[in-house]
Amino acid sequence: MSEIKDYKLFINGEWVEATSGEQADILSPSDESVVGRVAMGVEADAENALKAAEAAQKEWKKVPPRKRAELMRKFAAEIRANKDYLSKLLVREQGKIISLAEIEVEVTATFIEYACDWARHIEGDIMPSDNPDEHIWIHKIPRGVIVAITAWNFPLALAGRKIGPALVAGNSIVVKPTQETPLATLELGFLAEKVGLPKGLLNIVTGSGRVLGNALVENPITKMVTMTGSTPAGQQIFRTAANNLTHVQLELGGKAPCIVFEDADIDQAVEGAFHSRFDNCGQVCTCNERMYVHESIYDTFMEKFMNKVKALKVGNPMDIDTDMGPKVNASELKHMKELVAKSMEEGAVLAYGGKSPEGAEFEKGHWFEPTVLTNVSQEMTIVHEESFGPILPVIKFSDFDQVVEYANDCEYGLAAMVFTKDMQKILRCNDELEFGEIYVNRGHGEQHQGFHNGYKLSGSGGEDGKYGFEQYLEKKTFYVKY
Ligand SMILES: NC(=O)C1=CN([C@@H]2O[C@H](COP(=O)(O)OP(=O)(O)OC[C@H]3O[C@@H](n4cnc5c(N)ncnc54)[C@H](OP(=O)(O)O)[C@@H]3O)[C@@H](O)[C@H]2O)C=CC1
Ligand SMILES: O=C(O)[C@@H](O)[C@@H]1OC[C@H](O)[C@H]1O
Repeated sequence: MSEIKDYKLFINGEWVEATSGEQADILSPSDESVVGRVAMGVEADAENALKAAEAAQKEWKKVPPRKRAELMRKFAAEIRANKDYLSKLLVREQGKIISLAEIEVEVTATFIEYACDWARHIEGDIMPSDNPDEHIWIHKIPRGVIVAITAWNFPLALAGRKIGPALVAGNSIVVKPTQETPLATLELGFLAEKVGLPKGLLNIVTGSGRVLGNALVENPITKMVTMTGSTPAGQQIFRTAANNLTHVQLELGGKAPCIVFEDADIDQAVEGAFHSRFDNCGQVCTCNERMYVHESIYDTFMEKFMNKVKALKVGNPMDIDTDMGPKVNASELKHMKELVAKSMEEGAVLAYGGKSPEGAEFEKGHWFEPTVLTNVSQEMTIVHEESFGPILPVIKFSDFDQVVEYANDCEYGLAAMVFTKDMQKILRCNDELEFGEIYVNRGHGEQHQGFHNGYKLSGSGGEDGKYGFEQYLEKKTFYVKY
């Protein structure tokens, strides 16, 4: 697969040039070659896409939810039928290993199928009024036009996570994928045409967040913005959306602690901590960003853990023997190197990695070794700043209250992992850890029926499950006197 496709904007069921007439190259993280070209949409294109979505939603909301779900299941099936093409495209644009790219395509389909299961459970309320001869009816109705803005780490899955519930709930949607990895998401436009999604129901526009993304957010046609990405961008979107008091759902940065207590199953903890850091080259919002190991098991745990780190194979993400591909771009790679340098200045010890691997295959691209830092103290930068890459600081701790204090000493509150067999500790972690998603005795990995919910600067609103689906619905209350 080496074709270089030029993609236009997908608006109202048609592929159209951006009004700017400009394009942008999409580069491979593995060798910096051009893997595709996209149109650079601007404000006028945002208006066109939103108007198309507004028109389509007026008809779509009248379609019975079960019928909406039937069509969306066909869309999900078409995504799955194109797994080979889409997964290879994800490897080319994002650099994740092929096995994970295949999982991402599957998860995109299952996000949509999970939303379809809610079609016949859009339930309101009927209750008696305090007034005689009066009922109160609370209806659940679609919001209207949804804007979805996605990040580069799982671009296709993040799009499916939002398209599914938005459309099953009776809304229409304009998706703006990140400029880093827009290609697989754009392919959804062809699949939408193939299954016969009504024109204007799904629109996919590419362009910068600062220009196109901002125009989508600030437009009064937009009735909800669902965004996945960094905290600074999410905060800017929150401020812009305030102008119209538009409903906003934000899934942002994280700095997940992974706590290994003295009574943990060591092998279980090693496995969970390891894959939770190095999956997708550490580019997962729920990644193990800082590890706390009880002093009594530290040496045993670290010996096993480091053996796995040293065995990890960095290389061509299309090679099935590869465990980890490159970082997505040059600025992310630069951030890795800066974080390691800063950590060493502050007194950390480089136990492994810390630089780009050597060899002809690594001369191009944005490669970085799995990196472990020891002799780390709580006040160091690496313990607080999200790396979103394969760098793991390790801290010894001595007692429960100390490690809970360390874990909560953080401006983020998305995910946390704890390993212990002690029910008292598990329940106290539930009571005292300030994170929206806690994994006990396993590594990270959300389920669709859960609730992906960030506290503090990790987000607002939450996504997935019953509570995520509900966000795509508005309430309308009737007082009916008879
Ligand atoms: N909580 C979660 O589930 C997840 C969180 N993340 C977080 O995302 C970050 C990495 O992803 P990354 O793509 O770099 O995040 P960014 O915040 O840079 O970008 C995310 C999306 O927002 C767009 N955007 C940026 N600024 C604005 C704006 N002012 N108005 C409208 N849209 C805007 C971007 O457009 P463009 O870049 O194209 O210009 C992109 O499509 C990390 O911090 C990570 O923690 C990532 C995945 C999941
Ligand atoms: O956004 C993330 O990084 C995670 O929520 C990730 O995205 C899609 C996968 O299903 C999640 O693990």
